[in-house]
Order: sequence, then structure tokens, then C-alpha cells
Amino acid sequence: MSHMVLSVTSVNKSFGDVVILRGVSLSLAPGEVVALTGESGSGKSTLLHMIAGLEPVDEGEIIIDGSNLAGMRDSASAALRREKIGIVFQQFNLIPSLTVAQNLTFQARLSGKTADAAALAASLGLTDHLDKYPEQLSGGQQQRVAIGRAIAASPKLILADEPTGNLDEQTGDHVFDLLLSAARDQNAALLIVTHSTRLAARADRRKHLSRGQFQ
Ligand SMILES: Nc1ncnc2c1ncn2[C@@H]1O[C@H](COP(=O)(O)OP(=O)(O)OP(=O)(O)O)[C@@H](O)[C@H]1O
Repeated sequence: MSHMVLSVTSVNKSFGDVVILRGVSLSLAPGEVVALTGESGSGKSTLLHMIAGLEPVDEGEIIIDGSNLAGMRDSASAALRREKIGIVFQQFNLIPSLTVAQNLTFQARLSGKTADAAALAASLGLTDHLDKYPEQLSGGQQQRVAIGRAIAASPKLILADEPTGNLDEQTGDHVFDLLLSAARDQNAALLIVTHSTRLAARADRRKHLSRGQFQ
């Protein structure tokens, strides 16, 4: 299925004696939004980290836009991550010493791409905040900057790990909508972890992790 942006096939993962994932498979087509749910400790973050190449896979295969992560050196998986993947975390992880405009474009520059801070800011409602520093922004505004940074290099795949977890419900809904429309605008696949069944309902598909497997 070479047209898939992400193919996870029969992945197993343990930490020591503790089995976290057993034979997990998942595919995302371009532009597809999949919500990943599961109780605390079910392995959602671990799965995202493996897809991002930040955590080794014990068995099974992960292919990102045709590139197999298996056996890839750290430098190659870092390059793949910069090139193809945008990541949004629960904590906004902005660089405090950089302005909003600089935070938006910094990572795209690292991968040799140009990013239009003004256009990104306009699409995320941040135009009035471009010259501010993260500490001068609300949580919802900071998360919108983090979304802008994640999409600045036009990734094929966006991984979002509870991106609304630190936001109140109304702000979280708005940020969730912005993330979905940003992904759809770019035809990027989006895998989004959420504890909210209400937000998960807005995805194209839902996958629920329980006892190491999808239910
Ligand atoms: N580096 C590690 N070493 C050992 N155990 C780990 C490690 N990382 C995660 N775990 C364990 O693996 C399990 C899955 O963790 P993970 O963070 O993937 O769950 P999660 O579904 O994302 O949980 P939450 O919803 O609370 O964020 C947990 O029991 C956790 O304690």
C-alpha cells in the first residue's frame, strides 16, 4: 500500500517484562484524520514515539511515506522526522527566547525549507502576536503557535499527543478544529491522541487501544 503516508504492521513493544503493544497495525492515507484513544498507560504515547522514530520497535514494521524505520540510523530517522513529520505535544514546547514569528519558522529552516510566518499566523489567528514571546501568550495561543510550527514545513504526517490536554474545553475545541483544518488544507495525515470521545468523534476514524491491542 505504497500510497499510505503511514503503515504500522504487527508492531510489538515491551518495556522489560511488561508488554505494552501486541501486534498493532494501523494505516493512514493522505489527508486522513485518525483519533487514537485508550486509557492512561495503554501505550498511546509509546506508539506515537515509535512512529516518530524516537523509540525503538521490538518487532513489526513502521513505514513513513515509503521509508522503513527499521534499521535506520538515528541521523536518518531524525532527517525523516524533520522532512515528513510534524509533532504537537500536550506541553507547547515553544522556545522562550524566540518570538512567535521565529518559533513558527525555526524548525522549517532546520530542514532547509522556507516557511511564511505571516501566512501561518493568519491561518491560525496569530497575526497580532507575531512579535510577542511565548510567555506573553495564553495557553491556547501558545498551542496555536505549536501547531503552526508543526505544519510549517508541510509534513506528510502530523502526530499530536493530547494537544488539547492543557487547555480548557472551549479553547481545546478551537485548537482541535484548527489542527484538523490545517491538516486537511495541506492534505497531511493526522494521528491525534485524545481522551475526549467528543473530540475523537470529529476524526475520520477512531482507534482504541486496550490491553496492548486495538479494539
Ligand atoms: N521508557 C519507559 N520505560 C519503561 N516503561 C515505560 C516507558 N515509557 C512508557 N512506559 C510504560 O508504558 C506504558 C504505556 O505508556 P504510554 O505513555 O505510552 O501510555 P499512554 O497511553 O500514552 O498514557 P497517558 O494517556 O497517561 O499519557 C505505561 O505503563 C508506562 O508506564
